[in-house]
Formats: sequence, C-alpha cells, structure tokens
Amino acid sequence: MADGRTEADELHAVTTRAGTGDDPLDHLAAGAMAFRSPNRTLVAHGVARRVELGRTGGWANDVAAISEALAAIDREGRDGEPASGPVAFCALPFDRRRTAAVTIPRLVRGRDVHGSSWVTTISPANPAAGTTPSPPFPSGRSTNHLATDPTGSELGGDTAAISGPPPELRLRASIGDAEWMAKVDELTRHMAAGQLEKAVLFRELRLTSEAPLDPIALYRRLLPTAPAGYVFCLDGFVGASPELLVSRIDDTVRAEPMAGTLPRSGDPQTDLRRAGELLRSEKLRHEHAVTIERAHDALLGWCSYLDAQPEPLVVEAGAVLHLATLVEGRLSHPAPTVLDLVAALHPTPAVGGWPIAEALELIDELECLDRDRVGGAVGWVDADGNGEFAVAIRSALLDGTTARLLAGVGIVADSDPQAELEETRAKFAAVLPHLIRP
Ligand SMILES: C=C(O[C@@H]1C=C(C(=O)O)C=C[C@H]1O)C(=O)O
Repeated sequence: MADGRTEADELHAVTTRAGTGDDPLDHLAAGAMAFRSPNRTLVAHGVARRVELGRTGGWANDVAAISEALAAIDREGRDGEPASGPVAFCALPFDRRRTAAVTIPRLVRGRDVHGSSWVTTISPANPAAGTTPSPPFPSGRSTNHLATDPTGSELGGDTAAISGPPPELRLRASIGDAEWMAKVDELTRHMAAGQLEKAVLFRELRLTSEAPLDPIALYRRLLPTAPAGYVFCLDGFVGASPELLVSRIDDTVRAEPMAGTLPRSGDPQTDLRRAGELLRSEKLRHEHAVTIERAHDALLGWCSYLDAQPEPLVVEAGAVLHLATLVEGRLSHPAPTVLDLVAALHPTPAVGGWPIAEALELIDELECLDRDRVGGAVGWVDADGNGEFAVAIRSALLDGTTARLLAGVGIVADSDPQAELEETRAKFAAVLPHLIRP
C-alpha cells in the first residue's frame, strides 16, 4: 500500500442489523467510547486503528488523514446509512496547532432515533497475514463507584475541602476568585481600548479523590441530564454539551451556535423572566449575533443554500439559559466531510472570541490554563464524511483519581467580573455534582 501499510494491516468491516430493541447503552463497559446525540447513540469498544493527526501542522490541517484511514477499510453490509459502517471517534483539542489521536474502534453498536440498531465489527481482512489481535473487548459493567460523602462541597470559593471521616474528595480552583476576576477586568480594558470585541476566558477546578474516578459511571449519570444535548465519553473525557458545532448528514449541514447566557433560578416564573431578559439584552444579543455571523460565513462557501433562524431561541441547559440559533444549509458537490467543516468553524467566537487572532493571543497571555480537549470538537465521522460534532464543553477530564473541569465565559467591554464568575459556577454545575455524587 502507498502509505507503507502492509497487507497484514488491511481491515474489513462487517455491519449487521441488531435485534429490535437492542440499546447500545446496555453494552457500556469499562474503556468504552460513547456519543449520544438527539439523533443517534453510538457505543464502541476496542481499537481497530489509531490515527495520529497534525505532527507537522496541527490537527486542523490534517483531518483528511481520518477520512483516508476510514476509506481504506473494506465495508460490508448496511452501506450508506450514517455511522453504520466504520467510524472514527474524535476529541480534537481546542488548540488547532496541537496533535490529536483519533480512534477507529473494533466494535461499534449504534441505534438511530427511529430505533433501528446495528453492530459493526472490524477485523483484519486477512487474519492469516500475521496481524496481532488487539486484546478482547472488555466485558461486564463498570463499577458505579465514584467517591463518597461529598458533604460540604460547593461550587464557589477558592478551595472547598470536603470533610467527613475519612476525607474522600478535594476540590480546588486553580486560581483564586479575586485573581480570576482581575483577569476579567484586564480583558474588559482591552475591549474598551478597541483592541477586540470579545475573548472567552476559562476557569479551572481540580478534583482529587481517594478512589479512582470512573468515566463510565459519570457518563451514565450525565445521560438523563441532557436529553437534547450531546453526551460523550472518550479516553477519560466525559461531558454533556448542549451545543452542536456542526453535523453533516449527506448534503445537509447544521450548526447551532450558542452564546449569551444567564443562570437559571430553578423557579419557572423567574426563569421565564430571565429568558425575556436574555432576548432583550443588547450586550448578549450582540455577543450572539457575532457567533451566528461567523458560523454563517464559515459555512457559506461550502453551500448551495444556507439560512439561519431569524430570531434566536432561548434553550435550557442544566443550570443556565442560552441564546441559540439554528443554521442549516445544503452542501454543494463534491460535499466536504464533516471534519472539513469542523476545521472551518473551529474555534467559534463562543469558545475563542472575536476577532479570533487577537482573542487567542490575549487568552494565551492571560488564561494560563491547558484547555486540552475542552472547548475543542468532539464527535464521530464515518467513511462517507457524515458525522456530528459538539462543542466540547460542560465536561471533565478524568485521569485516575483526579479530574479537571473547565468552564468558559465570553468577556466583552461591559462584562461584570462577579457575574462572569457566577456564570462559570452555573456551567460547572452541569458536571460537578454528578462527579462528586456518592
Ligand atoms: C465556554 C463555555 O460555553 C460557551 C460560552 C457561552 C457564553 O459565553 O455565553 C455559551 C455557550 C457556550 O458556547 C463553557 O460552557 O465552558
């Protein structure tokens, strides 16, 4: 083969229909990768191939390597249905210049919104040619044990040591509230001086537990919290994002940018009032409009038709309300893959800022955090270039007994540091309570 692979590396994918009622989520086991959108559920195990992206120019310049790896796999059965053949699971870092490792799993179970379900298995095309088999699929359920006794936890404060004999969890912000608010202040001064319109500043919480933190247990807990969202679990990166970065199914492209946020109160009357406030706030409407324009402009060149809803909607996402606008279009031919569209859109002003180059420079200087995959793009792509990617937010990066959580807020000239701090707390509330729950 031209890329140096041998016959022994050639892979063969077989897709078969699964029994009616078969739910991929019933097969979640330790080490699973999973992605659930409003349209389908995918649960995967094992590794058929790992694709390393961007060693020279960063992942965003190398997404074609994923399509090539998928295209090189022989396919049999259920051709043409989105996600039903070989797929790659991707969690692409926020920083486009970084490398990324993407997995094409050995076994994928899928179910679409109509209840149609399937199983795809990938194995060496010629087992006799000497490919070393990967370890067998993990079996059995993951334990549901995260850690116990989160008494005394709170979302605010610089350090919240969680007591109770023996102490099990420790939660701390990576910098103090006052120091973080000073960064917000400094950013607003740059906006007031006219250097840029908006920059998104993240804040980090670190959780340490005596017991290992279980990604699958967290994933299960997040599933019911975001019925209209994108719930993912990939290599210890677990989250429930409300925001569709982009989906491409055949020649239809969709994105649903969200920007402009207010905390929810829990009281329906108050929340209704806040929804009205969101829709009337000039500051938040402007922040939102910039994000929609940018998505529209980035997609337009690929489309024969593209439209955005004339007015934003208010959507509920856990402890916050967002302004959201659906952008939808028809792709021209030859249609780009969903990964081409991801690379064109990322980073959106909702996770980066505007203008993007100025925003990224200031973030680099001020934020002092490794965003890793947070704020990046998380999703799946198949061999036909179909796929769904969410903005990778409302998440936790789990590693053994520690977890990092990051929440970001859009800072503009008239941002109030205290209100922005509260907004990060409301965003942490999407995942943190589920991580520390006994
Ligand atoms: C960056 C985050 O959220 C993003 C920022 C938003 C805002 O500033 O209004 C809204 C939705 C997301 O696009 C996050 O949750 O960490």
